[in-house]
Amino acid sequence: MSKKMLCSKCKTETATLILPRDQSKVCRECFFHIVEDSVHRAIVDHKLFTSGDILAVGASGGKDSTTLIHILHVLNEKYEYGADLHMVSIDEGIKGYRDESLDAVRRNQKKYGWPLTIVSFKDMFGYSLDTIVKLLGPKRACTHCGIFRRQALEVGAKKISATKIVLGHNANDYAETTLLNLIRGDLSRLKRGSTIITDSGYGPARIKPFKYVYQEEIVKYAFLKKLDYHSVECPYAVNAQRGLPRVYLNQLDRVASWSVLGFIKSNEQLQINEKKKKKLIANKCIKCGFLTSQKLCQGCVLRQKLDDSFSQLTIKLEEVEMEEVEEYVDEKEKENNFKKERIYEKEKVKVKINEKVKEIQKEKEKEFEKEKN
Ligand SMILES: Nc1ncnc2c1ncn2[C@@H]1O[C@H](COP(=O)(O)OP(=O)(O)OP(=O)(O)O)[C@@H](O)[C@H]1O
Repeated sequence: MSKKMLCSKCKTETATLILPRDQSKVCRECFFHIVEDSVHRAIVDHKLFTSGDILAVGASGGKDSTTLIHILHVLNEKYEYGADLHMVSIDEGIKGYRDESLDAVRRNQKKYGWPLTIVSFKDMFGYSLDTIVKLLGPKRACTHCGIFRRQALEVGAKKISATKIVLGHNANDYAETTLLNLIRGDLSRLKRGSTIITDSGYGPARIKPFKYVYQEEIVKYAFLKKLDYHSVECPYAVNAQRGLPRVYLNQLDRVASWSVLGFIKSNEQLQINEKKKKKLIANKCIKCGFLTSQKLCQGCVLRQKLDDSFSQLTIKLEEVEMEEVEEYVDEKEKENNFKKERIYEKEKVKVKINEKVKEIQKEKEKEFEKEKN
């Protein structure tokens, strides 16, 4: 902004920022107030939670959830909501990415003084996401991650008896989801994806107080408030299906900043023909008890497939340590300077793991013999 101009809200301070949602020119303090007020309005108008609610805020260490934690902290004191605030983090097991973002979560835990619970994929499902990618290739990373993370967050929330799970999905995420479901022609998901509260009736409801806050507003807010977050993209995100809608919305946003909210509002007013809606029957998974419309939940189906893939790759799995196999593959990857894609060629990995498994087995047998003697 080159010319000195007064803030369009308070009319007294100099405008230093452009508000992404309507391109109005505002001062710093008014900008903070507008963003915080959008969150407050969402909480109050949609009755997202009330005094005494135990909130499990999904803390990934990224900019959205870090900003959400900061704003909830500010608003809970300012408006005396009386909510009991906790952080729940999921460690998917992505080396060089999640471990670093969890460091940011721990620093924020100290700063805000909220209790932190961490649930890891490895502990809960037996596989880290890195291992899943090694077994199945990178294309299925996001599907597995999405389903497992959902269940892991629920388990984390149950551990602290949370009444609500709070997530940092913002207005751009909502608009992207709307567009994605329109492209797919998935009308049931289209409507379900537009709600600010998702409540299946089983387990804590999921609430999203950033529904009306633009991505760019969160980035500006976090930057100006000097919040401590991890800004690196997930290495597997390149495989996400949201790429196209995201690019399209970004382009649209440059010429029509209202389009993000436009998508959200349109979806909210949309009436889906009842006949087109898929009837979802709520069952409990026969294996783990999670909510599902089938006999087995999606998490258990994926887990079964992973177990099958893994048992195909190893001989007498129970006799070897999973970590030793993982370390071996990592070593080989570095040693031979394999390109990423090559390591996913299952057949080659299979042979190498089998060789290593045999080696480890022999070593174990020898150790066992020694111990006996
Ligand atoms: N590993 C995780 N642990 C806990 N919560 C998570 C985790 N990953 C995502 N979430 C929650 O889900 C929300 C949406 O996540 P998603 O990955 O779609 O978006 P994001 O833009 O990368 O979010 P963020 O900037 O907070 O990482 C996050 O804001 C957070 O509340």
